[in-house]
Amino acid sequence: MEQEAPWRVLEFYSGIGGMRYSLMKAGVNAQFVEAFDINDLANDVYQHNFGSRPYQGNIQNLSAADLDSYKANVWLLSPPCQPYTRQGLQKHSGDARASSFLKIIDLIPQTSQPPLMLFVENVVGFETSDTHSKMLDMLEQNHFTTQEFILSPLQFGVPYSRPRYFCLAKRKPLSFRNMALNKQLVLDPSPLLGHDKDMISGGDQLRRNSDNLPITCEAIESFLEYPSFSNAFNPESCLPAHISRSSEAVDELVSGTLNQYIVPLSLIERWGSAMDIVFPESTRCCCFTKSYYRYVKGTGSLLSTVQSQTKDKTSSLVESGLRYFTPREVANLHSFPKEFQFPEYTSLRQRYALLGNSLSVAVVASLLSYLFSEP
Ligand SMILES: C[S@@+](CC[C@H](N)C(=O)[O-])C[C@H]1O[C@@H](n2cnc3c(N)ncnc32)[C@H](O)[C@@H]1O
Repeated sequence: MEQEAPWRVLEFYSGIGGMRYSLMKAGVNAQFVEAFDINDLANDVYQHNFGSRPYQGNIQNLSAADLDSYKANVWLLSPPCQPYTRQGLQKHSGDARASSFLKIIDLIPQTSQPPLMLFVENVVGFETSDTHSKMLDMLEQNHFTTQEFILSPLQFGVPYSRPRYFCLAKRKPLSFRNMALNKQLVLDPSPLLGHDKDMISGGDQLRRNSDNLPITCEAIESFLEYPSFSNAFNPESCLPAHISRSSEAVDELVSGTLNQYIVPLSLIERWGSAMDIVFPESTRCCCFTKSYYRYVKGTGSLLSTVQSQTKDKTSSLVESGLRYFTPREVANLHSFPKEFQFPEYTSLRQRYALLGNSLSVAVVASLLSYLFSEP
C-alpha cells in the first residue's frame, strides 16, 4: 500500500517538546515543520533532544502569511497558563500573557489554508475563560467540530495528579471517531481507550468524577531514579539519633550529588505541615509546577524515603528522610521517554521549571491518537 504523505505539524509554545513526544508516542505519521517558543533555554533543551531549534520569537508577531507559508495542516498549542490558573488573578484575556494566543485565534480565519486539526492544552479553569469563548466561537464560525476533555494521568494508570483541559478540533468534512462527544466537555478517558460503548451519551452523565474511576495506578516506586537510596536519603541534618553519622552510605550521600535533593531541616520545620508527602509505595502524587524546589507549598510532592509500614506514629517528619523528586523522576511521571535529557549546563531549578511547564505525554498521546483516528 502506498504510504500517505505525513501530516505537516506546527508546534506552538513548544517548551521542551512535550507535544512532539506525545505525537511520536501516538505513532502518527507526522513531519514537524516548525516549533515556536520565546524561551532561549527551552529551545536549547528542545534542540538537544530533537536536533532542530524552534523559531525563537514572539508568536504574537506572526502574520497569517507567515503561517500560510508553512503549509501545515495540524497545529498543536500549549499557550501560557498563568492567565487562567486558580492561583493567579484570573484576568483571562486581559492578561498580557494571553495576547499571543488571542492573536492566533484571530489569525486562523485570515489564513488561506486554515489547519485541518487543532489541539490546545491548558489548565483547568481555561474552560470558563473569555479566551475559551472566543476560541470556540472562532472554531464554530470556521467549520470546526470540537470535543473537549479534562483528564489527568491518574486516569491512565500513572500515579500523578495533573488534571488539564484539552480542546480537540477537526475542520469539516473531517469528523471524530465518536461523534456523540461533539461539543461536549468529557471527564472520562473511556472514549480514548476505545470503550465508547461503555459511555452514557449526552450531557452531564459524561462528567464522571475522575478520582472515582476504578483505575489502579502503578506505585511511585517504578518511576524513581533512585529507589534503592531510601535509607541513604536520611540527610545528615535530619538523621535520627540512633543512626550512625559516620556510616559509609551517609558519607557518600552527603558528599555526592544526591545531597542536593534532600529537603533541608529548616524547610521541614517551617513548612512541614503544608508539605505533600508521599512514599515509594504511594499510588498518587501532586502536580509538579514550575516552582518546585524554589517553594515547597503547592508546588509538588516530596518523597519520604522511610517506608510507611516501618514508620511508627511517633516518628516525625524530620525522621522520614524527605527528599525532592529528581528532574528525571518528574520527567518519568510526565511519561517522557528515557532518551529525554537536559543539556549538562542547565541548573536544577531550570530543569524543574521547564518540566513544570510541560505536560503528561501519556495523556496527550492518548488524546492525539484519538484526534487522528477516523470514524
Ligand atoms: C505552558 S508552556 C508549554 C510547554 C510545552 N508544551 C512543553 O512541553 O514544554 C508555554 C510555553 O510558551 C512559551 N511562550 C509564552 N509566550 C510566548 C510567546 N508570546 N511567544 C512564543 N512563546 C511563548 C513559554 O516560553 C513556554 O515555553
